[in-house]
Amino acid sequence: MKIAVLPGDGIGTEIVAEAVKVLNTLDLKFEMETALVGGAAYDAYGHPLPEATLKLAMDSDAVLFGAVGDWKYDKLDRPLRPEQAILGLRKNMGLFANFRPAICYEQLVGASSLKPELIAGLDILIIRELTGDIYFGQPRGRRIATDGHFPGAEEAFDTMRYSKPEIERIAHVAFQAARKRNKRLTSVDKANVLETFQLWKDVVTEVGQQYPDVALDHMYVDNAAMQLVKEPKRFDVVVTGNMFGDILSDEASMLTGSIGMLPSASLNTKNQGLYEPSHGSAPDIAGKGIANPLATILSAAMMLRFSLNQEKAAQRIEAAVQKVLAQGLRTGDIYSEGTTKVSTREMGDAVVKALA
Ligand SMILES: NC(=O)c1ccc[n+]([C@@H]2O[C@H](COP(=O)([O-])OP(=O)(O)OC[C@H]3O[C@@H](n4cnc5c(N)ncnc54)[C@H](O)[C@@H]3O)[C@@H](O)[C@H]2O)c1
Ligand SMILES: CC(C)[C@H](C(=O)O)[C@@H](O)C(=O)O
Ligand SMILES: [Mg+2]
Repeated sequence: MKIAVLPGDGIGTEIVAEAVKVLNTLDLKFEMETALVGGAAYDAYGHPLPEATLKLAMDSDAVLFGAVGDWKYDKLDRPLRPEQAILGLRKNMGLFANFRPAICYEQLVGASSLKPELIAGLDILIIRELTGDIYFGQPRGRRIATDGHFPGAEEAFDTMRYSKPEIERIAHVAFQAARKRNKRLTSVDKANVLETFQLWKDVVTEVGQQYPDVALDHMYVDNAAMQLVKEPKRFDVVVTGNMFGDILSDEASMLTGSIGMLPSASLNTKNQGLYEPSHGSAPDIAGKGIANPLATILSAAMMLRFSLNQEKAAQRIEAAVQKVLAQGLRTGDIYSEGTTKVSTREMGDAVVKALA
């Protein structure tokens, strides 16, 4: 079992170190190889996704990824920005299916900004299409407008697009996931305005005919954003496009108490996967040793489950995370009165201890 370890930038290095520590505690044999990615790789090699890093990722069974990005790279040409590394990995590895489970652990009901009764017992799964949409559509760029409201002015443009097969394959993933859960699927779109999402809705509806046991409904993204905070437990599985999924999953993270709790798995058709927390490199807290490593540790559990066929080990890690939360240990982002504030490293150590 070969794992490529790509810590990246900012808190990425801090949180991945804790996940690696947890993996090394299991009685499993992994080959782990670490490489630079993002701003760190740009600083060392002049590119955020060097050939060697991409090759290592492609040749591994799974990738454990931290986060990339820092404000100091924001003025670089886009192809050299750290974020291009994660986009390049997703594209080159064909990681089209992104699972972002938002689970509110019993112990963290008080950590959310929402009322406890709204989120107690919450368990929803956001499935985000990850290699299409406005993120990858061409053409894109800047130019001088020849029409529109201000001809002659500088303008910028991107292309939102999805092909039918792209929608079909993510729809199948979502229906199959719903089948294993509570058999409810909400497809989130903007079909009332956008052609791309009318096709999305039509195709998801068509695919749904093959899954009569799954109750499908459709919701516009603006309403979905509202319903997620009004009545989050109405959702079971949510499937949506790349950009809406990015936004809704950050919103959903607060239902779990903190963005530091939301893991993710990005899979291709070969069950190869990239596992990363849903959050970013958090430059505002990087280097302080206070970041929450649990989203990354839970991502490592997803890696064991989805790519390495180690369900038992995945469950062990998840149980250990619940145990440390039950012990009252909290990083700053999930801290509340009466609990014990711990550092990134202390949280990792506690999970290791709980595995024993
Ligand atoms: N997949 C990725 O690598 C990824 C994902 C999102 C953002 N980014 C990049 O990260 C950089 C920062 O972006 P941002 O500030 O918009 O988003 P962010 O997710 O990095 O941070 C948002 C807020 O959440 C907090 N936060 C995030 N993770 C946390 C954790 N584990 N524990 C405690 N608090 C945590 C941060 O301190 C910050 O206040 C940007 O360069 C962005 O492009 C990368
Ligand atoms: C860093 C960025 C490219 C990325 C995205 O938009 O997909 C991030 O926000 C995420 O959610 O993984
Ligand atoms: Mg995001």
